[in-house]
Amino acid sequence: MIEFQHVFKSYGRSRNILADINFRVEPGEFVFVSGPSGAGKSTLLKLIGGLEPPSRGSVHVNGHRIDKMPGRARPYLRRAVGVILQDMHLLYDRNAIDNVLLPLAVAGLERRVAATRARAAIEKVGLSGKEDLNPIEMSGGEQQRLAIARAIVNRPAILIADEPTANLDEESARKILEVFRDFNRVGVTTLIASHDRALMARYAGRTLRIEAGRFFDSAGAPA
Ligand SMILES: Nc1ncnc2c1ncn2[C@@H]1O[C@H](COP(=O)(O)OP(=O)(O)OP(=O)(O)O)[C@@H](O)[C@H]1O
Repeated sequence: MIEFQHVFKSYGRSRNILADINFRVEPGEFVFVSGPSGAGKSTLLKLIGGLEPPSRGSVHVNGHRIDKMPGRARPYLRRAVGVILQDMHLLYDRNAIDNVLLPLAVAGLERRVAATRARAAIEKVGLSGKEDLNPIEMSGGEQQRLAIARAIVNRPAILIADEPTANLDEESARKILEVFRDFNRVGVTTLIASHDRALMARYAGRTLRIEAGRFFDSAGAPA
């Protein structure tokens, strides 16, 4: 569950990027976050992942009020929310499987168990056989899938992705969306920021739209 109550966000002394945002996403939902460039889509996702604090208001994730979370509780969020940011942050000094192993090492998992899990994650995103490649040797779509494998390897309840189909051709974009749908089908709450209207229309579902400081929820007003 994700719940925003009267959330405002500005950076420093700038204008509000988000103003009085209220919505609730139930477990297992598949939601697009849409709006023009600079509208605040990334900012909204960062608030859910605890990567930015709101300026005002409350953000709840799985029953935890995360805007008030002390630093030591952050590892909770790291497990609960898988994050795929726009520039993927893959490491190019190691191969694909080591990129996926990284969050498991941080979580302190034993190496053999971690290796099994990392291989399973790589298989789920359709990259079996590419474990030993350096990400630099992979196509844009494959790198995006690798970033998804790394985000889901800790089995998060929530997956957030910022423009995961940007710079991809239509066919690769469709495949990436299918990967997200597969995780959503097994219960992972999924939020995807996009400004690709055609793509969103094809996967018609709930959309949270931010435009010129205004917020529209296709599911209607919050409860
Ligand atoms: N760390 C930051 N410090 C200052 N301003 C920021 C910061 N991050 C974002 N902004 C500003 O906040 C506004 C919203 O940015 P955000 O990245 O959330 O938009 P977006 O809808 O995701 O855009 P895009 O589609 O281009 O990625 C922009 O004006 C941006 O310049």
